[in-house]
Amino acid sequence: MLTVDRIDLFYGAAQALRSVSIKAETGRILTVLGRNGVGKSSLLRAIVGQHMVASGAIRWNDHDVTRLPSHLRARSGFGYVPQGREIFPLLTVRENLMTGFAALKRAERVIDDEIFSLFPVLNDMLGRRGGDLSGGQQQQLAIARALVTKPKLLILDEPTEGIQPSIIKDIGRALVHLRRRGDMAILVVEQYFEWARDICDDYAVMDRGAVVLAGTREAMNEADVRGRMTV
Ligand SMILES: Nc1ncnc2c1ncn2[C@@H]1O[C@H](COP(=O)(O)OP(=O)(O)OP(=O)(O)O)[C@@H](O)[C@H]1O
Repeated sequence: MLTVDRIDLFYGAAQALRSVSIKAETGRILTVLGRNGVGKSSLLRAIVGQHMVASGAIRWNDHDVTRLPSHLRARSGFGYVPQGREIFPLLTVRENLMTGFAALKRAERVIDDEIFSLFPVLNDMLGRRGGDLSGGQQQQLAIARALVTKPKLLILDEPTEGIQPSIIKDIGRALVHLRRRGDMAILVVEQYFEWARDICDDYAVMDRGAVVLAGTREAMNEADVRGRMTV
């Protein structure tokens, strides 16, 4: 389980996170919802170690990772799909996937067939350059690249942003499949409420750097959540 315990994060004098606490459990999907600029990406950057927190703690299965550099968090099982995908445009699809090998021991450096069964289009395009793929295909590649690292915690920043509906559905199906496997905690930041609601087990809503609502999907009051998400 990932436990984020009352973290504060600053950019210079500006405070982006205010005593934020969340928990992401193995075998469940947690979605973090909120408007633009409320701190969702900052929370993910704190979790993966791209920006150090000023106070509070981040724990993964009882190990304190608060001060661990990001490459060691990757090695301990954090897979991150950043906003904007950040795939390498001049590398082929296969080469993009192989960049995920860096966090793995030599014997583990294989691309599981499961990844291609989740995203068959990637198998058909292994020799194509990443930059030649559509936005939706690039998003699938970014998720697949994270899966190559065999993550125990999969973290996605707005995976539906700018993507066509059929691929949004495929991504949802893939996350639900991975949840069902039961060996991964999934944390997904979203602004697309209905999609996130349908796939999640737990949710948290952020506003102005703080978590303002949280709970299980069954106990969610949709009107309250929507009220926090409209401008
Ligand atoms: N590198 C940075 N330097 C200074 N301020 C930043 C930086 N990154 C984000 N911020 C500010 O921190 C606040 C939270 O931004 P963040 O990107 O975490 O929000 P968000 O909810 O993910 O929004 P979006 O959906 O637009 O990505 C915003 O006010 C933003 O302007």
